[in-house]
Amino acid sequence: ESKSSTKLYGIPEGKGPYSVGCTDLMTDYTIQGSFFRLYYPSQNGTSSEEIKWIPRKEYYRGLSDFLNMYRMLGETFFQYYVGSVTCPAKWNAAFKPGEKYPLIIFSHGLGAFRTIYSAICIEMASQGFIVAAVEHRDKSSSATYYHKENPGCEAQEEATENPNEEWIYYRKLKRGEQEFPLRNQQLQQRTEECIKALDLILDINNGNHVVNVLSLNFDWTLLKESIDTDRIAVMGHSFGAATAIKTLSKDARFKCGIALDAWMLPLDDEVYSSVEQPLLFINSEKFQWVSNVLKMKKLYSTGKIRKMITIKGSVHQSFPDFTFLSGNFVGKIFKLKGEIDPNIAIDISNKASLAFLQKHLGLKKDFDQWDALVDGKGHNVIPGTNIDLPSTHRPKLS
Ligand SMILES: CCN(CC)CCN(C[C@]12C[C@](c3ccc(C(F)(F)F)cc3)(C1)C2)C(=O)Cn1c(SCc2ccc(F)cc2)nc(=O)c2c1C=CC2
Repeated sequence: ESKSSTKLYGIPEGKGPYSVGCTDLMTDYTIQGSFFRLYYPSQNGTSSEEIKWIPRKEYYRGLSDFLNMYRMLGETFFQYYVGSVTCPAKWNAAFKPGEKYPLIIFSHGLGAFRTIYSAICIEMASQGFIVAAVEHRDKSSSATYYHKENPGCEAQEEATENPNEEWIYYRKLKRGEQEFPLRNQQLQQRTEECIKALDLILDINNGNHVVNVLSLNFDWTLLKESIDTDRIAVMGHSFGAATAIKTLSKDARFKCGIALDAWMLPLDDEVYSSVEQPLLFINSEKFQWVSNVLKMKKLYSTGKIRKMITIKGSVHQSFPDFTFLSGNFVGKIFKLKGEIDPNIAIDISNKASLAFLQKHLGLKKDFDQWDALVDGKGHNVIPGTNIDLPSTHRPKLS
């Protein structure tokens, strides 16, 4: 039969035994509150509505600004191009209680936001993880928002449909502005937001009541005593991978980390000697460069567990969901797709991640079947990096 267009271009569903639900949590009426999308093992059969992959039109505006498109053109482009894409998880489906799940905190990249790494987050949840994809409010995301207290009685200047919402858009680097100070300051905030998200989830795990500023009918009390508090990991893409590395150095409750195509620029020198936990680098073939890989190498030292693999034929955009949403032609033009099929690339990344997490969180699953991938053995994968390091620096990177 003919493949329906959505199937051909859809975001892949989870391959694991659990069906996956997702919901949003925003706390406090201030910018200091937590905001994340939770992907979790859900009870079978609970019917639920499908939700849009990109939930609000303000994200289209943020994306077109981030991508330096004309705003009108960009918003129409995204409306047309991804307006009908749905998230392949069951919105507000009942959480599946009865066992303790390991937890992953996920940090998005520059210009991204909490919903666009759903292929990775849904796969992990289908394999029995709870995943909190944080939305950062450091102005590194294309757009994000928070709710203010109900506005006072003063008349609203313009009748905006959601007067209590305060939207925050991507902050471009100013002409002549140095990149490191801005990115390092954003890195600090991102790290705090990951740690705050963990604190909130552990609070919920203790049965404390949580106030969700977003009025959603999701029963958070079902998560009481369902987090395996000794099995917590942090993961991220690009700027989010640097955030994961910094978060490991700041909080020992995170037992290991996974850095997807890490962008190392925002990291300050103190981090290189203070990441004790095991760390896996999963690199694309096309994004990396010598100085960036040398910074990864600086994290290698005796007694610390470091693994690195490179997925052949992959690009930086092989990790976010856009890679599944374009035809081959457009995809190659915008560098949203590499030579490798996007589903195969994300499969390698997810399986290597699962094997690494089993080993370093001490899981009792069958993810060790993919251990060879973590050693860079298998189709479309190599150990270490494809970047030729200067001979003085040619370390054992695998
Ligand atoms: C011109 C803007 N200029 C800003 C510095 C560079 C823009 N850029 C390259 C891009 C993102 C690209 C992209 C996306 C999405 C479509 C779409 F059409 F499919 F939507 C097209 C084209 C344009 C590939 C990157 O920033 C790469 N990158 C990313 S991309 C994360 C992301 C953001 C938005 C998304 F929708 C999907 C993924 N995350 C990072 O943490 C870092 C970097 C670089 C260093 C650190």
